[in-house]
Amino acid sequence: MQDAACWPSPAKLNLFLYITGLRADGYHNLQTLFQFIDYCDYLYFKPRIDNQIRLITDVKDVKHDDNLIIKSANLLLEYAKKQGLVLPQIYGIDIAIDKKLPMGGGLGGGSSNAATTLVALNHIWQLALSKQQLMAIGSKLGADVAVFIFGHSAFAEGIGDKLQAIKPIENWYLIIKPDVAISTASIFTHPKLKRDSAIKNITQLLAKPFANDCEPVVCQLYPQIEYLIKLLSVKHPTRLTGTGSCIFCECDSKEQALALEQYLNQHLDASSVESFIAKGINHSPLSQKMH
Ligand SMILES: C[C@@](CO)(OP(=O)(O)O)[C@H](O)COP(=O)(O)OP(=O)(O)OC[C@H]1O[C@@H](n2ccc(N)nc2=O)[C@H](O)[C@@H]1O
Ligand SMILES: Nc1ncnc2c1ncn2[C@@H]1O[C@H](COP(=O)(O)OP(=O)(O)O)[C@@H](O)[C@H]1O
Repeated sequence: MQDAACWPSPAKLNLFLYITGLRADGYHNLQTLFQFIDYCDYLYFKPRIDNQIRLITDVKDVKHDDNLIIKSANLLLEYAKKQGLVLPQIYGIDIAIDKKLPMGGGLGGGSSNAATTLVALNHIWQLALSKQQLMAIGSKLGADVAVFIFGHSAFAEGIGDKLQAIKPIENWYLIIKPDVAISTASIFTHPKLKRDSAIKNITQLLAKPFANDCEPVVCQLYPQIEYLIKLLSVKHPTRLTGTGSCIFCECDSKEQALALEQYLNQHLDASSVESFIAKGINHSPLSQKMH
């Protein structure tokens, strides 16, 4: 899209994820460590004169009005109107997306797209809403939206929305996307999901090894993920991010990540599984654009 403003929409990893209980509203309390990676979707925004809000890129298997980009734009518009905020005369917008993040991969792509839309439109419409206000609006769209607006690696509690900035080592990661998309709700409603991890303080949690409580259920449901974790674990600790399907190896260097990727490709039909290498980043590229 020519002359359009470009905004990054990064992925996250859950470096650890523990489920500490089921809440009365059906959501789960978590203790998780979020880190961003330098692997992003890119969103493009261009004003249109008829004051419609349109996503002009097709996103596979997601209807226009169900897309979190459109939902978040409409929610922000509704909020601005309700609060009596002054909108520019031309507030219509065409949005395009260069989608790189695999969907249903536990990398938070949909939530990140929602967060980027809220932050970008707050800027374009000159609404001057604070980060906290945008996070509150974003939380209505999904538990993970808040951290992407927060914009810094974070230790999260509650449903993943009580955030404390933290600076984990900015490691390199080999990330593998098995050929399956996993719905978050399907894992959180599984009867065998471990929901009773002890609540720990952050010092205890940061003592390695890290783990993810969703992994046993995901491995039971998807043998190909269990196979990949076992295959890589021979060489290097390998874990699930979020509710999957992506798994990752935390590496000290890019070379180490490349060597693991080579090992993986030697043992697999390379076309059966996607992988990529990314660097951990504690300041999200979205927050860098906000300042
Ligand atoms: C598990 C995590 C970990 O970062 O990531 P993903 O694997 O989805 O990327 C997130 O908490 C996902 O956040 P998000 O994807 O925004 O979830 P939502 O749309 O709010 O919720 C989807 C469904 O997951 C369940 N859910 C979600 C979060 C939570 N703390 N407890 C839950 O029980 C609920 O059943 C809800 O209906
Ligand atoms: N802009 C979007 N990008 C990705 N997924 C979206 C988007 N809008 C809605 N969705 C829906 O959200 C689901 C979860 O996608 P995603 O956030 O990529 O995965 P995860 O929650 O595993 O990290 C998708 O399967 C899709 O139905």
